[in-house]
Amino acid sequence: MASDSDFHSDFHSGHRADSRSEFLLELDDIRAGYGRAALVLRGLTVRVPAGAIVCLVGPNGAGKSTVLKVASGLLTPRSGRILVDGEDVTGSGPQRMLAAGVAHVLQGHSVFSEMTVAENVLLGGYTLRDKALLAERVAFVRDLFPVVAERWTDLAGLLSGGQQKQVEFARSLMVSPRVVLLDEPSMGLDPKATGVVFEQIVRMRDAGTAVLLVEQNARRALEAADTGCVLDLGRVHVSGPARELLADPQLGELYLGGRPARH
Ligand SMILES: Nc1ncnc2c1ncn2[C@@H]1O[C@H](COP(=O)(O)OP(=O)(O)OP(=O)(O)O)[C@@H](O)[C@H]1O
Repeated sequence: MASDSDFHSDFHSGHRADSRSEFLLELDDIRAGYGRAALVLRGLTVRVPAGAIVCLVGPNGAGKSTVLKVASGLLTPRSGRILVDGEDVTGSGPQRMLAAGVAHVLQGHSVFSEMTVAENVLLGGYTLRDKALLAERVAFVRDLFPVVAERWTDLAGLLSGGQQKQVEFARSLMVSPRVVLLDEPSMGLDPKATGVVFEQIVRMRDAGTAVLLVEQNARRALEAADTGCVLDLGRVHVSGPARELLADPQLGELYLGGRPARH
């Protein structure tokens, strides 16, 4: 298992090539919390390279959703830095973070059930003034999420939970984000729908959008992820290639709900 510094230097050499910074999104030594309550994040560092799925796992209340709120500008950190493609954007609110390329798909379901799938998806692109670009984005998300194309004119409320989640993904991709933050995408879904949602997350990554993912369903999420970070007590306790975390028996017992599955 790599220590934090080993792991980060591995990624440094692997992703140096084609971006201004080797990381699309960096949360560096973040301390954050709510009001006067004790800090939730206490010196947390997470880095998302281009073209990667990074998954945060950890016990209930470890601060996983709080990490995403900090990353999307919903919660301003007390200290630490947030960088997008090497540029310091610390203190930016959600609108500026979205403009910088960071989109947040919140926990739970957020489709408007009385609107069609098309209307839901187009809401994600309402800031796009260029009609040709809008049409291009629509074509892109319809191609990436076949169920969105198939159910385009249906009311979104008629779709299953897993299909609605894909509508949310499609909506978030309309503004061509560099990185998408996904908070518990499998929440409330049965195993089959969870499988489809994770396949779609991999397709999003393969189509060029990096993903920072938070999941209760840690084992399933790490199977889809490139990199895993285990959060505990407001810091990254261990990080490394997701398959190494999955294979570690001690981590399995402590954080992943039992022993690794035998294949
Ligand atoms: N809006 C808020 N106001 C005050 N405290 C909050 C708020 N949101 C979360 N917290 C607290 O922050 C801590 C971390 O919560 P967070 O939701 O980030 O954890 P989590 O790891 O995502 O948990 P879970 O797996 O249960 O969703 C918890 O103690 C929670 O009670």
